[in-house]
Amino acid sequence: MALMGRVALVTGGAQGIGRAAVEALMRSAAKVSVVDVNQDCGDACKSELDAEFGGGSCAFIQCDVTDGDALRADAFQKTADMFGRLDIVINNAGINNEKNWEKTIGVNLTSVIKGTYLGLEHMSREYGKQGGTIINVSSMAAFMHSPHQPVYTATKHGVIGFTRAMADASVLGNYGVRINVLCPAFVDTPLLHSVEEEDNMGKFVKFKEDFKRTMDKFGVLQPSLIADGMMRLITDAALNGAVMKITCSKGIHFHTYEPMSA
Ligand SMILES: NC(=O)c1ccc[n+]([C@@H]2O[C@H](COP(=O)([O-])OP(=O)(O)OC[C@H]3O[C@@H](n4cnc5c(N)ncnc54)[C@H](O)[C@@H]3O)[C@@H](O)[C@H]2O)c1
Ligand SMILES: CCCCC[C@H](O)CC\C=C/C=C/C=C/[C@@H](O)[C@@H](O)CCCC(=O)O
Repeated sequence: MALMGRVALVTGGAQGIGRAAVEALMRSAAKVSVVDVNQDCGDACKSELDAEFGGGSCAFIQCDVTDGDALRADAFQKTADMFGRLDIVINNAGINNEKNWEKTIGVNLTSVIKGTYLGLEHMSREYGKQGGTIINVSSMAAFMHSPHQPVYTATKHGVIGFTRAMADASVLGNYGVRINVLCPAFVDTPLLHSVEEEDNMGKFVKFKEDFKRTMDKFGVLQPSLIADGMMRLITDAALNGAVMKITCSKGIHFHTYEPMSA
C-alpha cells in the first residue's frame, strides 16, 4: 500500500532497525523525519537517503529522546511544521546499558511513553486531528527473560504493557489511532555488539559467552525483515493492541493472550 502524502517520525532512525524502517517508508512514498541523538550518523543517513530518494522527502532532526522539551518542540512540532501533518510514529530508539540502568529506563520506556503521548497530541481525534498509527519497539527479551539484561528486559516488558493499555484507551476514547508493539529477536545491528562491552553490560558482561550461545541458538535476523513487520503494522487497519513477534524460527507472527476470565 502506497503511503503517498503520509508523514512518519522514527526515533533512533539513523541506523539499525530504525534506518531500515525509514527506508521502507520512503520506498512507499511517505515523508520521514529521522530523529536521532547521533549527529554524524544522522547527517550521513540524510545524505544517503537524499541520494537514493531525492531531496525533500526526509529530514534529520538531532534530538535526545530523553529530553522531553526537545522531543516535543524539536522533533514532533518541527516535523508537523515541516511536512504539514503527522500520520505514523515509530518509537524505536533504544539502548542496552545495564551499568547505567536508569538511562536504559529513560530511553527504552519513559521516552516511548512520551513519544506515544506526543504522537496522540498530533494525531488523535481527541485533539481534533485526523488519526494515525503508532508502533512501539519492544523485544523478544520481554518473553525470554534475558538473564544478561535484567533492566533492558524490564523496560521491554513495560513497553508491551503500556502499549496494550493505550491501544484499549484509543478504542474507548475513539482516538482514531492504532497503537501496536513489535518484539524482534536478535537483529544484526550495532546494538547487538554492545554485549561485548563492560561499559554496556556492567557486571553482566561476565555472561557474554552465554549471551552469544543464546544468539547462536536462536539465530540473528536482518533489519529489513523487522521493517517488513513494521510496514504490516502500519498498513493493516485491523491491527490495534497487537503484539507482533519476529523470530528466525517463526518469522513474523503474533503473540496470543488467553481471554480474561472473571
Ligand atoms: N538489535 C537487536 O537485536 C534488537 C532486538 C530486539 C529489539 N531491539 C530494539 O530495537 C530498537 C532499535 O535497536 P537497534 O538494534 O536498531 O539499535 P542501534 O543501536 O543499531 O540503533 C539505535 C539508534 O537509536 C539511537 N538512539 C539511542 N539513544 C537515543 C536517544 N537517547 N535519543 C535518540 N536516539 C537515540 C542511536 O543513535 C541509534 O541510531 C531498540 O529499541 C532495541 O531495543 C533490538
Ligand atoms: C544487546 C542487546 C540486543 C538486544 C537483544 C534482544 O532485544 C533480545 C532478544 C532476546 C531473545 C530472543 C529470543 C528469540 C527466540 C526465538 O527465536 C524463538 O525460538 C522463540 C519462539 C517463541 C515465539 O515466537 O512465540
